[in-house]
Amino acid sequence: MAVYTEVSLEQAAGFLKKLKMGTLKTIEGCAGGIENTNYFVTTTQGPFVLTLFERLTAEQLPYYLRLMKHLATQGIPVPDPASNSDGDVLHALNGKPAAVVNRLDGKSELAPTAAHCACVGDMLARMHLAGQSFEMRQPNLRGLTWWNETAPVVQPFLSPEQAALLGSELAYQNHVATLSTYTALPRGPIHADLFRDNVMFASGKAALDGPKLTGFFDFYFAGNDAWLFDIAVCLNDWCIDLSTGLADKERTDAFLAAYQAVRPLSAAERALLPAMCRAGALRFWISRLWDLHLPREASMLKPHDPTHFERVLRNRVQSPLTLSEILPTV
Ligand SMILES: Nc1ncnc2c1ncn2[C@@H]1O[C@H](COP(=O)(O)OP(=O)(O)O)[C@@H](O)[C@H]1O
Ligand SMILES: N[C@@H](CCOP(=O)(O)O)C(=O)O
Repeated sequence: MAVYTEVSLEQAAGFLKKLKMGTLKTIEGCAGGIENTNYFVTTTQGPFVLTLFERLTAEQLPYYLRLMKHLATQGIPVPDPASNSDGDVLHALNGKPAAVVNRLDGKSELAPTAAHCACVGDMLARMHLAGQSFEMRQPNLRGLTWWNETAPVVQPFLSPEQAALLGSELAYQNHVATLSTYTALPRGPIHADLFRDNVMFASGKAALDGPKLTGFFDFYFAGNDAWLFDIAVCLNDWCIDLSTGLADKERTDAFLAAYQAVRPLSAAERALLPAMCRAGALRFWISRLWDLHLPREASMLKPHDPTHFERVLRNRVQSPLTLSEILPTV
C-alpha cells in the first residue's frame, strides 16, 4: 500500500463537497502503487479515486490530467478527472496537489494470457492514435535525460558486474538516440508505465466471453515520446515470464498482432524494437534501484524488485526479438 499523506474522513468529505461530488460514505487507502497517495472513496454519486500527488508538481500535473480527459473524450477507457466550477481538474488537499477520478470497474490481470495481451495491444494503438489530437506537450520525464542523471546516483549500490551493465547499456541508449531511425520514430503522448497493475479487466460474469479491457490508468509517468517506447514497456511486462524474465512468444505475437491491426509499425519502429526493449528494461531497472536504495518516507510502502529488470535487460541483450516476432501474421 502507498499512503504517504493521511487524509481524515472529515477532510475528504469537505473536499468532495466543495467539488459538488456528493456526500462521502466511505474512504479507504488503496493497496498497490508506489508513487502517489490513493484513496478509494464512495460518495452518494458513486465510487471515485482520490489521489494526492507526492512527487509531481502543479506545473507537471495539468498535462497528465488533461491528457486523461482528452483520451476519455475520444472514447479511450481511462479515468476522467473531475472539474470544479471553473473547469480546473487539478485541486489541492492537505498541502498537496490532488485530483479525483472515476473508479474503473474490474480488476488487474496479473497472470495475463495471449488474449489479455491482445486487448492491451489493441487499446494501446487506439490510445496512441487518439493522443495525436492532444495539444499539450511535456517530455517523458523518465526518459534518457533522467537515466543519465540517475545512473550515477544508484551506481554505488551495484556490484562491479552490475555497474558495467548499467554503464554499457546507458552508452548504447545514448548512441541509439543519435540514429536517424530513432529520429524517424512516430511520436505522441505515451503512457510510459502501462504494466499489468495499471490496466483493468472486467471480472465475474462480464468476463465470461473472454477478457474485456475496462481501462488504462495511472498516467502519471506519461509524456511525449516515441510510441515504440510504450510498446516496449508493455512487451517487457505483459509478455514476459516473471519467473524467468524471458519473453513469451505467444503473448508477444498476440500483443504485436493486435497493435498492428490498428496501427502497423513503421520500418524505423521495426528496426528499433529490440533497442527499445532494452531501453524499457533499463528505465525500470534504474527506477527500481532508485526506489529501493533512496526511498521516501511512507506509512505504507512496498518497493518493486530491481533484479527482475536487470534480468529482463540481460535477456533482451542476449536474445533480441526476431523478425517473425516483430512482424507476426496480422
Ligand atoms: N481510476 C481507478 N480505478 C480503479 N482503481 C484505481 C484507479 N486508480 C487507482 N486505482 C487503484 O489504486 C491502486 C494504486 O494506483 P496507482 O495509480 O497505480 O498508484 P501509484 O500512482 O501510487 O503507482 C491501483 O493498483 C488500483 O488498484
Ligand atoms: N511500474 C513501475 C513502478 C511504478 O509504479 P506504479 O504502481 O505507479 O505503476 C515498476 O514496476 O517498476
